[in-house]
Amino acid sequence: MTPGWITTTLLDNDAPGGWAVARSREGFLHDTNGPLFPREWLKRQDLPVFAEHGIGHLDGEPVYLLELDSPADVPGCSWQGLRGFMLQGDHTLYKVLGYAAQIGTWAREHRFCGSCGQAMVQVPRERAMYCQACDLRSYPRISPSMIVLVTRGDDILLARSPRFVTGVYSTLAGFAEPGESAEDCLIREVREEVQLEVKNIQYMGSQCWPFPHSMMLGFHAEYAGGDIVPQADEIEDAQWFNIHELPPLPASRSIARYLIDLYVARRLGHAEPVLPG
Ligand SMILES: NC(=O)C1=CN([C@@H]2O[C@H](COP(=O)(O)OP(=O)(O)OC[C@H]3O[C@@H](n4cnc5c(N)ncnc54)[C@H](O)[C@@H]3O)[C@@H](O)[C@H]2O)C=CC1
Ligand SMILES: [Mg+2]
Ligand SMILES: [Zn+2]
Repeated sequence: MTPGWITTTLLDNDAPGGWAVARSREGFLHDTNGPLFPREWLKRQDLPVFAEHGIGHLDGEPVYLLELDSPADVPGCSWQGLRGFMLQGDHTLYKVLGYAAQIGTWAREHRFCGSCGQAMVQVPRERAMYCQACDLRSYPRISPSMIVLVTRGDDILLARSPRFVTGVYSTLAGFAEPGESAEDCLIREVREEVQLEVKNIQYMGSQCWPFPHSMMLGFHAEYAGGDIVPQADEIEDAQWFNIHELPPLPASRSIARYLIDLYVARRLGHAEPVLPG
């Protein structure tokens, strides 16, 4: 048995046994034991199964995803969105669900060829969809996003999007565009969102962010010039905050929070946090 969670290319859907998770537009099905159910039991529950995907092994046991057409009622069970599992509970289970969500979404969105519109087929032994008519292969999409903590001594730059929970401020972030390096993207995002210039850009680590398919690349940068001008519509407010007087911050498992906590820990000589992958 290999402990922990290991994703897999494909599993045999006709093989019996293993664990299964069920996903609908309401999130993942769970009961008091969590979101993993014995697969044979789950498949007997008269669920509107749209597709089944083998996704990996948890402590050596195969895990499948049942994608549902609608959120069915299962006695003793309820539905919870992926964010809820990210915010609390077992981190390994959240990784299982995050992968399941990305594969489920990708497979659902790639049933037809984006080039010619024909039905696509699953490639054997590879996580890819294939169009026989035009020889196009589609792989799961990942969208690289830069996230950066900009600092000026004991002050750190944090901003609010109108989408955030009331009062919460976070680091700046944005999606890479075609033609950009990670650094180009970061410099553009900081200019667009607050009209500041940065220097001494340093890569700090990355995090899978399955909402719906981001890959967060985390950086630290120092302030180099300019006055804060928040971008209309995108940024509700942006300010320099002293590390001793921080506002409500993002969820503890997010890379945004890690970048902030790491900087504060280093400034104050405290133990450094660990980035959850
Ligand atoms: N894990 C973490 O700590 C954090 C993660 N994030 C994530 O980073 C990502 C980017 O952050 P935002 O500030 O929202 O991005 P952003 O500053 O680029 O603005 C979002 C806009 O980008 C466009 N967009 C949406 N999907 C796109 C894609 N795949 N490629 C290119 N453009 C796209 C849309 O117009 C959208 O309104 C989001 O997925 C967000 O959830 C953001 C902050 C913290
Ligand atoms: Mg942004
Ligand atoms: Zn095609």
